[in-house]
Amino acid sequence: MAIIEVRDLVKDYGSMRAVDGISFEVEEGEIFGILGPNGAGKTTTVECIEGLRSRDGGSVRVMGLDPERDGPELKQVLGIQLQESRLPDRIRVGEALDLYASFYRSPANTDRLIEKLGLERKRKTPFGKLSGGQQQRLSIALALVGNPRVAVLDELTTGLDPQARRDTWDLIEQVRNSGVTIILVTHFMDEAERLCDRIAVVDTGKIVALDTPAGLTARVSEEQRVRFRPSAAFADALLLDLPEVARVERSGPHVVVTGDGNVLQAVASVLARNQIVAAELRVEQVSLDDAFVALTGKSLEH
Ligand SMILES: Nc1ncnc2c1ncn2[C@@H]1O[C@H](COP(=O)(O)OP(=O)(O)OP(=O)(O)O)[C@@H](O)[C@H]1O
Repeated sequence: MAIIEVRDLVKDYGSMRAVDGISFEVEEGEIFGILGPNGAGKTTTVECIEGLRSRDGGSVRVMGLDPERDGPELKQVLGIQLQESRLPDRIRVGEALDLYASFYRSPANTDRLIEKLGLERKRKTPFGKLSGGQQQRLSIALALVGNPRVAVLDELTTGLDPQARRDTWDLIEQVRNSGVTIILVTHFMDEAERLCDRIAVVDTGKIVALDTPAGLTARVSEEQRVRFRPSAAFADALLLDLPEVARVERSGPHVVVTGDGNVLQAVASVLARNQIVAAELRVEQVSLDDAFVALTGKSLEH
């Protein structure tokens, strides 16, 4: 059953259309990813779901509630982890949780939440003295303190070290296993691949693909990528003229050729005909990263 329904959502900032007709449904119990480069419209989309921004077109329903009309009701079922949420430096972990808990009709047991998030020994620690990972865990705890049915997590692991990121991922899986539906906004491919049941790939205010991580990769898995170091210079057109070849990129001394069919054989034979030796020749696997580049023409690296 869909717990969130977004139809033809539009949001303008002045003359700039930040969200341009986005539609999707989130099923109860899933982790739904919204993945895209900076400025794609991800945060604006979730802010319209959260009722933090008014939309300029389309409709949004969360458990049948309209965020613009039913704000107070929505707040009782929706947990929000804001991007870079900052608390006053001197507020203690326990105080912050008790304060947030007071906003809800049936809040979670804060002791159990503190334990679940591994913050037992930090209850009396001021926010300003927590590590980045601990601050992040507290912000997740604050998103969960109202016992929400849906949690929206924006840029969950930005700025965390690799271990803290993995711990946070484990935590999010536990949250989902406890029955909370999660919308996860991210521009990290590995995070989306690891956590999400389905991913909406967003670019310039539109969804360019919506599928499981495996489904997204499969879209481009017909593609093959061949990487080599040529023994002599040559023009890209030599390879682009081959029907099997879609793209030719240069990466330092290496040439990376992407295409379908038997790219390897086609490239090798045209190079041989031109007396070029392909050293360090490798055929590479397609990843979600590649799927993203194929779908948007952009890399998520920035
Ligand atoms: N309050 C605002 N006023 C004007 N323009 C805005 C405002 N908020 C966002 N924008 C613009 O709208 C576009 C979409 O921004 P949004 O924050 O939704 O993207 P995003 O995909 O979440 O990016 P990021 O990963 O950087 O958070 C961007 O071009 C951004 O500059």
